[in-house]
Amino acid sequence: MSTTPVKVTVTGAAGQIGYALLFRIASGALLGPDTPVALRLLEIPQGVKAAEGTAMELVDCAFPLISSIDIFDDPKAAFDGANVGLLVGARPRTAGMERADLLSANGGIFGPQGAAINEGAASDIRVLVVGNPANTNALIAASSAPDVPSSRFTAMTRLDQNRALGQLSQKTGVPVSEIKKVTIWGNHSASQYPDIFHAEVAGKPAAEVINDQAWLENDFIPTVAKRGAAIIEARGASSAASAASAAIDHVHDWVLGTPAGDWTSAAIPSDGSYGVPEGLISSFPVTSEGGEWKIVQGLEISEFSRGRIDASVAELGEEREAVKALGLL
Ligand SMILES: NC(=O)C1=CN([C@@H]2O[C@H](COP(=O)(O)OP(=O)(O)OC[C@H]3O[C@@H](n4cnc5c(N)ncnc54)[C@H](O)[C@@H]3O)[C@@H](O)[C@H]2O)C=CC1
Ligand SMILES: O=C([O-])CC(=O)C(=O)O
Repeated sequence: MSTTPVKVTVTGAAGQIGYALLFRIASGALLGPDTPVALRLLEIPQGVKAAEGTAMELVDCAFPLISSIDIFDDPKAAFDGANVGLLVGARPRTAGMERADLLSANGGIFGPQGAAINEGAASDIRVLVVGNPANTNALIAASSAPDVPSSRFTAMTRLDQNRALGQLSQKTGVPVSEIKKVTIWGNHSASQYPDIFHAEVAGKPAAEVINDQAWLENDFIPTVAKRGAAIIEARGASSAASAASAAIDHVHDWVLGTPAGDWTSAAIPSDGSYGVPEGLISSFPVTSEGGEWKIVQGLEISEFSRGRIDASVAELGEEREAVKALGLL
């Protein structure tokens, strides 16, 4: 076992995703069974007491990998020396709130957190933004951290990826372990494009195995893209354990690498690949090696896919313009 603990800062630690996430991190699922973790929980002052309760339960689990648990209500203190930042806490949309209000409220959270990361995080800091609107919140955080490479700021579309795998497995009867190269393009929103045209199901092209364009267009794509709303409708609360699980998958694969012969999806700053304007934090097919995401290149994009990708990327462009107009970039 290595001896230096990795400092993992989790914001929104007392929330429902935080409650599902912290115990998985502590069990070794995030960074592997040999890496000790120093947990740093960030909450707003009103959330600190509940975070203390969660910390008590973490102590009560006697996880061998946990070297310390500290709780903060100040982002500068919480991100001091952090190696991994899981930015979960966000301002949810409430009744009557316009998109500009939501972007502005979240700018007030992700701007200062980005600045705190810039000021005090470790030089290898890797950030995953989960809190919605995740892609644009990640953009705000990155732009508030000019000394940190922008490639260290990512947003989560792994839940969408996992949802797509789950749907494909249910449709084909093939286990998830035999479904590869699914892609989520664009924004973590209903405009996202879950793409199976390069995917493989039990070694065969997924589109051939399914051979049902109507199912793809009218069932699969909307089911994946609107799954968040369907969970809220069914559970009376938004996805929590599945979101936490996807966050674990994202950081695990980023740090430890993606398996050979497959890829995953993550929202990362665009380098202009596939016509996505440079700098937008958009979801791509990616692999990770040596702790760096790389966009899978050279995929053929059909006209159908092009239209879907462009629509979601256009939404990201509008969000970027909206936060620029609010002075947040
Ligand atoms: N990207 C994705 O795939 C998904 C994103 N989400 C998003 O994740 C976010 C969190 O979801 P839940 O845990 O269910 O929400 P929640 O409301 O249960 O918890 C959020 C927590 O964040 C805290 N918080 C708010 N502002 C903060 C700040 N400035 N610093 C630190 N903590 C702060 C709150 O006190 C609360 O404890 C939401 O924005 C939700 O929409 C949820 C599911 C999937
Ligand atoms: O839809 C929501 O509010 C939560 C979310 O992002 C998801 O479940 O994908």
